[in-house]
Amino acid sequence: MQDLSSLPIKGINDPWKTGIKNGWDVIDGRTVSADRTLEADVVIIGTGAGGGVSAEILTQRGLKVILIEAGKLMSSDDFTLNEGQAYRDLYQEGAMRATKDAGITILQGRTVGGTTVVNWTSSFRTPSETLQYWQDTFGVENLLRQDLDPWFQKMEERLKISQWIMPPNANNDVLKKGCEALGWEWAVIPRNVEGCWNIGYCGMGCPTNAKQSMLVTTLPMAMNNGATLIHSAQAHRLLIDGDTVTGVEVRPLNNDKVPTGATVTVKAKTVIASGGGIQTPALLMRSEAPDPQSRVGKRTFLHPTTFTFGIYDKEVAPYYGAPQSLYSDEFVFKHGVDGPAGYKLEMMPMHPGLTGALMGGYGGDARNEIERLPNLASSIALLRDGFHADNPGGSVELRDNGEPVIDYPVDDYLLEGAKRTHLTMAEMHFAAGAKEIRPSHSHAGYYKSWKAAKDAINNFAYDPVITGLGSAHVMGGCAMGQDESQCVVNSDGSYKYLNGLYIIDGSVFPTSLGVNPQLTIYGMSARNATALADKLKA
Ligand SMILES: Cc1cc2nc3c(=O)[nH]c(=O)nc-3n(C[C@H](O)[C@H](O)[C@H](O)COP(=O)(O)OP(=O)(O)OC[C@H]3O[C@@H](n4cnc5c(N)ncnc54)[C@H](O)[C@@H]3O)c2cc1C
Repeated sequence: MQDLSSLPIKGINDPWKTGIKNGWDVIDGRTVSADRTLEADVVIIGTGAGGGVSAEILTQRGLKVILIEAGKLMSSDDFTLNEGQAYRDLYQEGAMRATKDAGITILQGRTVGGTTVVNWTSSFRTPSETLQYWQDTFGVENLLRQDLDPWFQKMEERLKISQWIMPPNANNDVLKKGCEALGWEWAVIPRNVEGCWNIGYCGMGCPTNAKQSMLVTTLPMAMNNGATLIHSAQAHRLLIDGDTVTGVEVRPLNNDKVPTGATVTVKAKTVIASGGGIQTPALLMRSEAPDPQSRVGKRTFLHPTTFTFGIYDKEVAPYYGAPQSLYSDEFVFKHGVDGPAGYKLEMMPMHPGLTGALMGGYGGDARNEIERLPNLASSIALLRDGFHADNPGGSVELRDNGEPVIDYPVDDYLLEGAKRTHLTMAEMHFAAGAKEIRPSHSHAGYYKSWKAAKDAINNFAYDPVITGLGSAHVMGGCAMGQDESQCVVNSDGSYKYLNGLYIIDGSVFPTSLGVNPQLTIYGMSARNATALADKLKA
């Protein structure tokens, strides 16, 4: 592997260093040791996709916004492309988050800019089938594709989203070769980048500021417009007076993510929860927010994702180049919207740490696996969860210390889908010229032909935990819709049972999407934050 520290990355303008020098109001929670009280028109909890978009729109309208972020402020000068450092500093639970029974590992961001700082830049509009299902099943209002398309267009322009014009890296080329050989559809992924260096380390924070994450787009604009950011500070609970929210109690955190002991009280008539799936429901639960049907935290979805590794004669170098540039929707809605589980096919970048974790093995075996990394291609299949009565998703619970954990039973519906994904991906790798493949199943070895792989997959027991599943897409937990037996948020983002509380992030989805979530969150957040600004300015 090339020594990336030799790349001339230094010397790029770090917008946060410049902004702070020019007077941006940034409070580092690690330095807060005495109680204090602040006031704003709107307080936004979380600075990811939903929080960033909302902050820009509300400050553009002259509203005073305070942003609260549990993670640290890290920016381009801090992004060293070092996996260990990135997982520790930029991810929830140091990238060790998993469901309660450890059946699904979960990658999710925790830093200023949220998960948009570490994501892989794939940007898709929500499928119309999904939005129609939300309207028909949950009573979501005015959110069909014709309603959202103008908002998608606005955010595509804002975040420089366009189809990736560089040739795919060898990892993504496998998808193209396999799909073409088998007659399956494939297409180029639109990405939110400007002047991308094609380095391939998006998951560790973009050192060149090419990725148009919230860190370099909406948040700097909000700061220029007079927002205050308190980072390294967790919103512990909402302040509630009767049926109205009045602010937030915030706990500054030290470098070890432990409360410093001080309390920051932020008073505001409007509170936006943008902590993302798992965290936003947890905040509501810690706050004992009214929830008459006990629906907060329920219907949390993950796009449970299977992997299949292929070994190729030629070097693949799955750690270099745009992580995801091609996809196939051949199987997403093949059996209808609410039939057997559909899945989107993509490739995933593989760096040594992640590879070690996913490949497993001990001693010499682990070493042999990692030595083959340069020749490895890794396909993934994202299962659409939440579209069938047998697949209600997971529930967020609070641990004794108030931190969340998600109980997500891997049910038979998903396991049946997982088996089909392994068959599909094994066939695709061999059609692309793989010499051996290995599916993400504890009982799997390497198979040297499509027939051997098919026989093995057809004979595995598909059970939880031994079926290897991961997720980088946490959605739901505060479902949106008119159906009060399932949903707690109205289609404009307002919480049904508290005045002044809005939920603007991926937690409002009543199912998963069938596409990577960021553009759906950007578009819906822009729509709902604009309507909220209109209301507050009226
Ligand atoms: C490795 C990886 C790759 C991905 N790649 C893609 C991709 O290519 N395309 C795509 O569409 N999606 C991708 N995603 C997912 C996408 O980035 C997320 O779905 C999206 O950012 C979620 O937005 P959000 O607003 O719901 O929350 P987030 O962006 O997760 O932001 C929530 C923020 O709120 C903070 N927070 C939470 N609770 C509190 C609290 N109580 N107090 C203070 N702060 C709090 C968190 O620390 C976090 O920073 C990827 C995700 C990962 C992990």
